[in-house]
Amino acid sequence: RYVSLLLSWGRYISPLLMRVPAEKPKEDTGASLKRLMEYMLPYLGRFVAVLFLVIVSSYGEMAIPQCTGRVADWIMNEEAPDAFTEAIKFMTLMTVASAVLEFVCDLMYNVTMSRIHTSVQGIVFQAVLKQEIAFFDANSSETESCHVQLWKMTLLTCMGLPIIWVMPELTGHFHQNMAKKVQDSLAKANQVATDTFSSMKTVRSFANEDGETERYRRQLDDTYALNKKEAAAYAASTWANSMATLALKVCILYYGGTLVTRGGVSSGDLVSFVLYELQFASAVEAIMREYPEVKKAIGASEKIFEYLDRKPKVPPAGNLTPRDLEGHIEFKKVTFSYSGRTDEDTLVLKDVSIDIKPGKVTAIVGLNRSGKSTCVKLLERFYQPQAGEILLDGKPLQSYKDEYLHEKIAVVSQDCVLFARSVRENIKYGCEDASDEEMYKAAKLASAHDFIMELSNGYDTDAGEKGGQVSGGQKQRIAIARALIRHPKILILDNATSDLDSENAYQVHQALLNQTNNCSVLLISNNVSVVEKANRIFVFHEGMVKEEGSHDVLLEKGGLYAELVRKQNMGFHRQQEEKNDTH
Ligand SMILES: Nc1ncnc2c1ncn2[C@@H]1O[C@H](COP(=O)(O)OP(=O)(O)OP(=O)(O)O)[C@@H](O)[C@H]1O
Repeated sequence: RYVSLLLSWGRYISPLLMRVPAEKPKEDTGASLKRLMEYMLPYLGRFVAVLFLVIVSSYGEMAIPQCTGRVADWIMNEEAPDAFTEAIKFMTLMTVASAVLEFVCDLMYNVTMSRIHTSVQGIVFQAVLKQEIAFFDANSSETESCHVQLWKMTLLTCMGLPIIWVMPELTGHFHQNMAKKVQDSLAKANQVATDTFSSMKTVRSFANEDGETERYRRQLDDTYALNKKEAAAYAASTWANSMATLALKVCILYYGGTLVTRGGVSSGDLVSFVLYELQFASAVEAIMREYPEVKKAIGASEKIFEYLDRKPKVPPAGNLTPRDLEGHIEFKKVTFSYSGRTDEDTLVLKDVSIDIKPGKVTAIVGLNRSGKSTCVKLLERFYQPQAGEILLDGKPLQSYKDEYLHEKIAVVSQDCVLFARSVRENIKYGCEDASDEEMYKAAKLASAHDFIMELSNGYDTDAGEKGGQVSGGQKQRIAIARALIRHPKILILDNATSDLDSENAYQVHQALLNQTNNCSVLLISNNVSVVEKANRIFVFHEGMVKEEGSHDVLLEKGGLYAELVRKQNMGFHRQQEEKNDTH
């Protein structure tokens, strides 16, 4: 009974482990068990009650072979007629009583377990969300192991039956390894499918459906080959187990039969004993079957505790939440690499010093990979610079409260995501209390109001999954409105108008330049025409600030910026000429 209850533990814990890498089980199972116990401690009273009920109901079940034995004796002797009815009555009573207790016990156990599960799941989720962005960068590739299955009978290990240690080690080791390989292979196949579905547009536009199908089929072939081996290993291990059980039964029957013939025990006792033995054997068989999973589950639970214990590598945010923020940002000799190393070739930003003045439009321009977006990520505190400091209104960025910072700094990036909800809900996202007037104002500033009004249901039109119902340019304008409705003090547009035609991009920029709430705007682009209106332009090259000044000053200087302008103008003229030729 207790074994079967413990088996149901997996039902509660498995969803937790769906994304936990299927690591090799760690050896320190004791520590894991100790931690598990800590989570169960508040429910100790309930577990004691469950244990008590299990013992009492098992006692009821155990009376049944005993009664069957008495009935068998009666059949052999037919001497005491009352013995039969008494045994039957007792048997019925015990069966009903143990069934009722079993029900209460199952209910209590399941309710307790689901409570523990819900609370652990919440804690793990919270712990993972608290980690720094670099943690997610590193762990997003670990999906191959998202198929750790059930965490069955974790507590069972405590029972310490030598047999559950020794037998599965001997018979199930090979099967266990194979099962893990099958799981990994299945997870890889799932990954192929997930990749394909999430990039369906790309697959379709390259007409590579057959290629993807082939890739999936090849992966499934691998899984099938492993599955066959696993099936053989499973059959062999089950066969070894059942042969052992069978041998045990034969020995008992032979020995018992001899005892009965010699008159040492009654035939009823033999029947009772065989029934007990069968119960015991099926319990041990269940233990042996599930034991490999237990070991694996304990290994995986280590990972959960690792997440729970992990301290984010970004230093904790401070408490500053000043009522008036000017929005003055300074980068002072900031050096940064994503790997955390400081050797020259890994550095993405080298001694970068920039000054974003309050209420002004500042721009960063530079070729691809020159480190422009990295500055934004640092401003959002996703990463921590290795050297130098970033100041907001003269105070270190990390001294501000995280929520406050994200409320004051709004970022719209090129690959902005809309949710599969109405345009209204998308614009008011995270700012649900905003009035419709505020929403219209933000949408007008973002040059989005007119086209939204022309949509079939206006602001109530569904933006579609990932914003698929609206064009790229419309999506960007909705995202800009979503940023503006929060009245940020610092607005960062990271290539946010790349999908707009020049007329719309001009309108958006013009509106931002004339906006009234005096917010600092940071424009990031590799397109000179986007940045030329900015009050101050920083020119990035290979992670360094090479030039700074206004458009006119930089043009006059004749350096990198002037070169960029010349090249882009040349490209523009070439396009114009090609257009004219085709006309
Ligand atoms: N999460 C990341 N992990 C590791 N390296 C990264 C990461 N993000 C960016 N990089 C690298 O940092 C360098 C600078 O990237 P960044 O996105 O800042 O450039 P950018 O100037 O904004 O480029 P673009 O104009 O193409 O957007 C690139 O070499 C890029 O490969």
